[in-house]
Amino acid sequence: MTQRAVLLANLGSPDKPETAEVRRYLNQFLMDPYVIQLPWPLRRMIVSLFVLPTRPKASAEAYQSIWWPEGSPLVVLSQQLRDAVQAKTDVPVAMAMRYGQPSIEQQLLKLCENPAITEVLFMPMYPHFADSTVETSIQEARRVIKAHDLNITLQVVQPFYDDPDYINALVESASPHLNEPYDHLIFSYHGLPESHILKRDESGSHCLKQAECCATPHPAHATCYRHQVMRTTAAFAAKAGLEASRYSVAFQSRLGRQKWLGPNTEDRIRELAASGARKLLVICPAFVTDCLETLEEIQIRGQEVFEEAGGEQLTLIPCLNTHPAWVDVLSQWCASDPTD
Ligand SMILES: C=CC1=C(C)c2cc3[nH]c(cc4nc(cc5[nH]c(cc1n2)c(C)c5CCC(=O)O)C(CCC(=O)O)=C4C)c(C)c3C=C
Ligand SMILES: [Fe+2]
Ligand SMILES: [Fe+2]
Repeated sequence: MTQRAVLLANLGSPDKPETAEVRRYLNQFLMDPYVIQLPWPLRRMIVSLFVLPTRPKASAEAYQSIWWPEGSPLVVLSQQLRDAVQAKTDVPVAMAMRYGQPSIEQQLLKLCENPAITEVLFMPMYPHFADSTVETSIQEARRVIKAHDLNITLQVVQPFYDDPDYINALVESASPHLNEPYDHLIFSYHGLPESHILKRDESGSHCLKQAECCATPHPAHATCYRHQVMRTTAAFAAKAGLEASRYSVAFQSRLGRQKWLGPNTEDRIRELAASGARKLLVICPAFVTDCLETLEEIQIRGQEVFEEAGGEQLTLIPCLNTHPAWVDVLSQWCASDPTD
């Protein structure tokens, strides 16, 4: 008989908010060929010459501004989520990070110490597909299974960007903020270089090549991050009854000189302030757990940008984190067949 364990996988943080630890983390993260999609010599050169000399110090300062006594918010909240899901299911639940600790390798090996475990249900904690998040995590899990000759099958939960249970939980968790007065709601998704989307479109003629590509049905949407975030937005708006004029989509966290998805969140915040918005809401559905990109980039820097441009109050809607509706959804998925 199959005995299942569940592994929740998120991105990861440095061990400490200090320059040396952040440098080690950024090196591991950005040298991943799924993240900077260039041949190794070019990737090595860009990371060594343009990122590692300056970014670790600046990022360490950003991390210091959001760090908790218990550690990185992303890691602490992910651990709390694991504990909450574990309390609602009989199958063993573990939590791992793609970069840093606790690693996918360490957690898979720990789960497999129980010889009864024959199947691991792997849950990448990202609603939308991207090579730099979902694919790299799955490949790392497969690498570990092969390298250690683990006698388990890996089942993978697919991107859940329009899953009704996920959308319901997201709307429920956001509703206290939506019920307060506000001028505009930004759906701010983590950005992605356009090349990552183009590379995944096997037809070579759909994604980002046609007007309204994301609204036109196409097989490439199985891996199109832009299509999937548009679907999340539309499903959320329909469920929450949002008027089209009161919300918009933007993309944050750009890095480097490539062309990234737009519009840029910071530009959108300025535009909205200039057009008279005083109370702004921002929701970040690409993240299920609050992290540097929500707590520092949006809540702290976003507020500064909004105020400088004449706005008054920017409110970050917290991620799903350990919201009971989200914990219920995940604990139901623990017992589900991901191929259904
Ligand atoms: C080429 C660079 C990057 C791509 C592509 C990218 C995609 C991507 N990232 C997330 C989620 C997170 N990213 C986080 C931090 C972060 N991201 C990048 C770069 C790329 N991300 C960097 C360099 C960093 C580190 C911080 C910094 O120096 O700016 C985090 C937060 C981690 C934390 O510790 O809190 C998350 C989460 C997604 C969902 C995504 C593609 C869709
Ligand atoms: Fe990122
Ligand atoms: Fe598209």
